[in-house]
Amino acid sequence: MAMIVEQAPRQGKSTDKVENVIEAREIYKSFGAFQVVKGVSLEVKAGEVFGLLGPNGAGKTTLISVLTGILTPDKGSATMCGFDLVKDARKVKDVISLVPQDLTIYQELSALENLKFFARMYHLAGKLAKERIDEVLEIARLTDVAKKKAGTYSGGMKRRLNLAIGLLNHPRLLFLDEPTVGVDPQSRNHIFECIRMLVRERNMSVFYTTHYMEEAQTLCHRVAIYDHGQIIALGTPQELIQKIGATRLTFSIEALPEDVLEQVRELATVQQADYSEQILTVAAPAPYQAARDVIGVLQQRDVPVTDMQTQEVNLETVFLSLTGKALRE
Ligand SMILES: Nc1ncnc2c1ncn2[C@@H]1O[C@H](COP(=O)(O)OP(=O)(O)OP(=O)(O)O)[C@@H](O)[C@H]1O
Repeated sequence: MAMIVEQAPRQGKSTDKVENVIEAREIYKSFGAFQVVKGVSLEVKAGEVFGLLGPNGAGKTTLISVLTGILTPDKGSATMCGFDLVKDARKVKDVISLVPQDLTIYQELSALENLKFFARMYHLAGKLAKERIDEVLEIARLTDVAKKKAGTYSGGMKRRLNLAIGLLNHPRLLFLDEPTVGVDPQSRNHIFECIRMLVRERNMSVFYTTHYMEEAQTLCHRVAIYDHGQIIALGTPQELIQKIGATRLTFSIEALPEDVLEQVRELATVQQADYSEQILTVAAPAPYQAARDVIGVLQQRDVPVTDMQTQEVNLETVFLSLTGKALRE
């Protein structure tokens, strides 16, 4: 006779054990007739810093607002640390935190008073509240100025206080919406250090929006390039750079006849060539050979070159090659 083994009731998923801290499927969001998020699906792994890189107005804040439950999606679904955004909204709130683009701090209150206020909002009290407040002040390096009014802080210090508030509830998953806008380089580096430390030591996951490609490239394990509410490429910075797989060479040329440009384009070593504002830009997988061949054509056609440079391929170049426009237009 087969033995029936009674299974222990499921305790609910442990947020430490889920492989993906975000699983979003086909998210859509419109404001009236204006569709801002257009079918976004993505996964963020535990312990990962995931970057959403896109220009101003791409819809980054709108997507983050949907993923944190501030806005309801028109269509689509998502789980945060294994909890359904809608059905388990309460549990989602316990495991995530959002540091919004706009400062949430009270300027008339000190950092300490701000943190006490937000600790109450997180239902933290007594010894635990004090411990958490001391801890986040330390992380944000604001301990020494904790009793000064936030209104007297520099832009960078205010951002760090904004971040400290977001860390009070020990989130498993932290959403940071353009946290370095208007921040001095020192505070910016400090914010980066904090993120790296929290990921390393607490296995925290971060969803990070930015329009600065340097940030996405240096801080994020994987990056989604996002434009007009859609992800147009996703991968590690290295994978994205390899996608366009070519170094850029630029030649300063006062006037380049169209037929010479065509001749450059026909070179076997040249992947792409464009001429605008007196600059000939050449994309080439083997830059040294391409430079030799392009200079050969220009010399043969008596076209003088005043300067030649190689351009490092970075996420800005990737964005440009995918969308035909600069990130900061
Ligand atoms: N509540 C709203 N009602 C109407 N339109 C909105 C609303 N919120 C945002 N939008 C519009 O949606 C578009 C995307 O805005 P969103 O703030 O999500 O972009 P973003 O990528 O975060 O840009 P930024 O970096 O400038 O904040 C913009 O054109 C914006 O004007």
